[in-house]
Amino acid sequence: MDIDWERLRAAATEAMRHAYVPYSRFPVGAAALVDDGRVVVGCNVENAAYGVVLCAECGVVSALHSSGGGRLVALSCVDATGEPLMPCGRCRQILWEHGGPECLIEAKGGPLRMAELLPHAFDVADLEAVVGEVPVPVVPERLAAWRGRGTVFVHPDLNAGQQVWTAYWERSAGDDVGAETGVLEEGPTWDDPAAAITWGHARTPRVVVVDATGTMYWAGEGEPPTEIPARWPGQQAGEGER
Ligand SMILES: O=c1ccn([C@H]2C[C@H](O)[C@@H](CO)O2)c(=O)[nH]1
Repeated sequence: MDIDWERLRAAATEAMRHAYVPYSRFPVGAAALVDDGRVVVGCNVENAAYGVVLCAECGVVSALHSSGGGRLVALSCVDATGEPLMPCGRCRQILWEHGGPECLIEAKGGPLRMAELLPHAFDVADLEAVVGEVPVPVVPERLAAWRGRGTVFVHPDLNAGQQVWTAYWERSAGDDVGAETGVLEEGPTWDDPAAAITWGHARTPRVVVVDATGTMYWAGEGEPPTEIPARWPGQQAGEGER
């Protein structure tokens, strides 16, 4: 993906002008390119309780998720002069989770990779190594471009004689005859179908539960589509909109 650093820096500079910094008088703005081409911005917001300051990069990550999610590809952070500012240590950790090692950060001598800014990073892989499964429904980086598309099917399964729930993420979205099909990702197993549905919502608004009899229920966002009129009973109307 082409990175227009001039445009990112201009967006960061514009955001910087909205910073709320009555205590430090040090406005910061940040702008990031998302893997779908969106640009999300943030500015620092301070507080009378000095220690609870929100850095500009925190605003970027909030904007990323509140505007549809995805992965950060490149970020420009600027100070009051419009010059590149290096993210603080806490922000490097936050950015790592949403951009990963290859996300580029503008620096005075040219862009640097997150892997250079935060070598030997702690992240979700360390949790997974001990807990055994990803504790939060994270979309793997290789599938980031599929977020918001396709369908997640949640269904019961048997694991050593025990009934469990599992899910898989499928390319097709029902309406697109002739479009790509095939499984993108197999989910782990859970005791509770609600956990499988949550895994689905992290991937796509189209989540369908297929029970042991093969009956399909809508567990996705919004109103059930005509082909799947029944809503999954474990889920109240509107609960999918998260
Ligand atoms: O990467 C950084 C570094 C600092 N600040 C803010 C926090 C505080 O409001 C001000 C001075 O530290 O700058 C950011 O927003 N991002």
